[in-house]
Parts: sequence; structure tokens; C-alpha cells
Amino acid sequence: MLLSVFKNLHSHIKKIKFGVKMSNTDQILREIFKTSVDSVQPYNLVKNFVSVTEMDDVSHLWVGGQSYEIKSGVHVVGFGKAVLGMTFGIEETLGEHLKMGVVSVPKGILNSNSNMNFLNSKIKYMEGAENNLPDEDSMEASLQIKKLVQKLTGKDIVIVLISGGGSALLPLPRGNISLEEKLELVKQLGNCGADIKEMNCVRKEISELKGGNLAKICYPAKVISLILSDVIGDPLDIIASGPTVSNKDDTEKTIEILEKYSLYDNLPETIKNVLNENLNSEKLHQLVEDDSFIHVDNFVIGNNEMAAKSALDRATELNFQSVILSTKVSGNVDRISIVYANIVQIFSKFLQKQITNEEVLFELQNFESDIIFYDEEHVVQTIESFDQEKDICLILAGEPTVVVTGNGLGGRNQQLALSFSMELHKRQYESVEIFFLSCGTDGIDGPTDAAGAIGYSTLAHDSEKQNLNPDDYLQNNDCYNFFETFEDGRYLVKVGHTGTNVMDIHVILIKKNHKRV
Ligand SMILES: Nc1ncnc2c1ncn2[C@@H]1O[C@H](COP(=O)(O)OP(=O)(O)OP(=O)(O)O)[C@@H](O)[C@H]1O
Ligand SMILES: O=C(O)[C@H](O)CO
Repeated sequence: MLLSVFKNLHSHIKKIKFGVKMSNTDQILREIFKTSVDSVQPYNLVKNFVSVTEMDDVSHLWVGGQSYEIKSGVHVVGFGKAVLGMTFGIEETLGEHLKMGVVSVPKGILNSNSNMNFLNSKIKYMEGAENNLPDEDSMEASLQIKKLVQKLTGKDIVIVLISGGGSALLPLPRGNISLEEKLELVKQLGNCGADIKEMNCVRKEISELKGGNLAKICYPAKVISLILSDVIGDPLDIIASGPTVSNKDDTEKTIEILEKYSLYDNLPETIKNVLNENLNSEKLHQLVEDDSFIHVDNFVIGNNEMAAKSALDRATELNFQSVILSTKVSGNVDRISIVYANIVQIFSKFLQKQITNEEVLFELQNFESDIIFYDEEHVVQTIESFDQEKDICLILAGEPTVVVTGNGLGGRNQQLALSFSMELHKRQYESVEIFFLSCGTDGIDGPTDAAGAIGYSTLAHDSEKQNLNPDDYLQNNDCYNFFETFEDGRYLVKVGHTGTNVMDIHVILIKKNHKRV
């Protein structure tokens, strides 16, 4: 029975539609994106990272080259948007060693995998957190996860599957804080523009399972967490609010954040009480630097660097000289559009033979921008070998932000694709053409059914012919409707839920020839 479930999963993964005809540049961009998303499919990541061996009646669990003797059974808990595929992978790998498990997954995900027989599994699949917001259902799943891990002994192993969206899928407010109060605070922080580090610092302080607490409850069982990172730089204490990692933040920092956004004074008494208790409680933070997490091993099994490297390999196979410029892109989309246009300017001067390879590197090194460049050796060696006759592919990854002031429909990737195209239009490149794909690896950009969009240097010019004014759409945060109308939606990238999530991928093609998309 299980075997057919996994075969079905394979066919589902393959069925994700990206459009793979290679005749046009937009299809090349889609193909590069597809390859990067495929490389971080949670099911494959788990299967490649975890295995079980049997020798002389002793069973060993192998995780990333580390082995653990299986004395009793293995339990599984999990929470996050990409945890379903991870669970399939672990269930198949563990086979009879799997005792039982509970995973908290996004609402609707089971229906869209209706070919799977979830009822026959030893793992209980629980849906919740509609729109990435904690709710009664995800709280019930959290209670069941807590109940399961509480009863484990020193002979047990528990595998914790973690991915982005895990914070909303593992809510258990501390003390007398109600779910509504917690939800309201999280929403307020989001609306004030708090970043994920600030948001999760607060979450950890008011939650029973976050900030390392889940791992503490699992003790004395061995805890092995498999983490798919959706946060820049893979900070383990931040991803899904670090339920298996010692909490590096503290109550003072939480209060500072709440004061920074003028939220502290109006907090409900229940939250203030918990913060006061935490301030006075030595127990909560004393474990930070000691060895109380010795029973825990955390492994990052996938991140945006892997996706970027696969994009690089595919672009190279497709005959582009390619370089990863950054995996840590963050900040406002408007600003990033300008920075990207400046970077493109440097490379286009190179292709026009106005500057040498060394001068490209010099200009990049002296580049005033918010971009944190990728591994220096890779960037330098790759650009040193660039040829002035060959088209270039620049790969960047990360998670920009949009301050939404309009009432249109869109997402940060569609906003960036259009905004960058407008920035390119201002600069009027003479002898190169530029094409750009910006997409969320989860396949869903903002509240739309598109992963993102494709922009290019003459888009503004072409949109005039259709009497479309991109600036109006940008201002109203209505880029989905722009791309839906422009050329009959040809430049929207629609792939559906991909089942994974390692933030966004940006691919810039700089072509010497005046080929149209
Ligand atoms: N109309 C819009 N135009 C542009 N950007 C928007 C619009 N509406 C929402 N957004 C952006 O989309 C973001 C939410 O999108 P999304 O759900 O893809 O990201 P997320 O919550 O970070 O989840 P994930 O990390 O899983 O992708 C918001 O932070 C906001 O910046
Ligand atoms: O769940 C969360 O906290 C975010 O997705 C970051 O991991």
C-alpha cells in the first residue's frame, strides 16, 4: 500500500507544469527555475539524507553520515509548509522502524494530494493554519505533538521535520494567553513591518513549544531535526521559531521589539504577565549556553543555496556563462530593482567590450549596495573566466519585501519583475537585451496563483502598444493584473504549489543578440 503511495508522489512531483519547450528565452528561464525547485523537493532531500541499515540484528539510522542505533522505535513529528513531502520520505525510509507520528500541515494540502492514502499511515496528518495564520486546528495538532513527545524514553528517537510556515503550524500560547491574543500580536507585528527575526523572537517568548522548548520536552529521547530553511543564512533559532534549538534571544530583546513598534503598552495583560514571568524566571534562559541540548542534532537538509546551485548548473548546460551573485537578497523591491539594474549595467558594459573581466570585478567590489555577495572565490573565479562573446546568466536568491499600500493583487516577485523592467527601460540598453525571472520556490507569490513573473528590458515599450501603464499597476500593487492582461498572461509563471519552500529565485539573462523573447 505504502509503495503505491510513494509511486503516486513521484508522479505528482513530475506533473508540476513548468513548460519545458526550449525555443524561447522565457522558456529557458522557466526551465532554470524548474531545475532549481526540483533540486529542493523535500521528499528527495529526505531520501538522500536519511537511510536505515541492518547488521547483526542491530538497526542503524543514518542521518547525513551520522549513525544512531535504533533501540526502540522511531517517532516522527513535523510542522511546516513543505513537511508533507518530508514525511512521505521519512515514512518510506523508516519502514517498520516507524512507531507513530503527528505532523501539522497547511490547510487544503491533503486534498490536493488526494491520491495518497493518509488513513493507512502510522503518522497522523493534521491540517491547519489557513493563510499561514495559527488557528484552533494547528493548536490541536501542537497539543497532539506535545502529548506524543512527552511520553518518550531515553531509548526512543524522535525525528522532527521542520520547514517554513512551522511557526503558524505549531502554536501553543504560554500561560493564559489566548490564541486570539497571540494571533493579533503576530498580525500587528507583520503590519508594522517587523522582519522574521523580530517576529520569531516575540513568538519564542510567548510560546510553549518554540525557542527550543519542544526539544526540552522530548528529553530524554534522542532528537534529530531535519530542517528545510526558508530564512536567509539558515539561522536555526529563527526558522519556524527554532523549536529544537537553544533560544539565543531573551525577554529584554522581545520587550525592545514590542516597544520599537509601539505595541508594548497596549499588550493584553495575559501577554504582559508571561513576559514578566519570563523576566523573573531563571529557568527559561539559563539553558542557553549549557549542554542541555546535547540530546539534539539539527540538520539543514535543504536551502536556497542548493536551489541556486542547481539553477547555475542548468543555465550553464543551456550555454550561458553563469554566476551566483547572492543567496542573501533582502530589502525593499524598489531598491533591489535599482541595484539589479546597476549590476546589469556593469555586465552589459563588459559584453559591449567597454570594460574587462578585472574591471567588472573591481566595479562589483566597489559597488555600493545592500547586496551581500555570494562566496568570493566562486564569484571571482567565475567572472575572471567570462567571455565577452557569450550570453550571461546571473543568479540571485533571497526574500525581498514589498510595503503594500495599494489595493491591487500581486506578490513580491511579480512586483520585482515589473519594477526591474521599468528600471531597465529608464536606462535604454543599446546592444544587449535583458530578461528576468523572479519566482517564489513554493509556487505561490503573495495571495495569487502565480509563482512570479518574467520581465525584460523592452517590456515597458511593448506594454505601451497595449495601452498599459506599468507604473499605475506598480503603485497599486496590482502586478498580477498587469501580467494577466499583458500579452494574455504570457509572462506570468504559474506552476501551482511546488511542495517546497526555500524563498525566492531571481534569474537575469543578459544577451548580446537582439533576439526577441
Ligand atoms: N498586492 C501585493 N503586491 C505586492 N506584494 C504583495 C501584495 N500582497 C502581498 N504582498 C507581499 O507578499 C508577502 C506574502 O507573500 P507570501 O505568502 O508569498 O510570502 P510569505 O508569507 O513570506 O510566505 P513564504 O515565505 O512561504 O513565501 C507579503 O509580505 C507582501 O510583502
Ligand atoms: O515559520 C516561520 O517562522 C517562518 O516561515 C520562518 O521559518
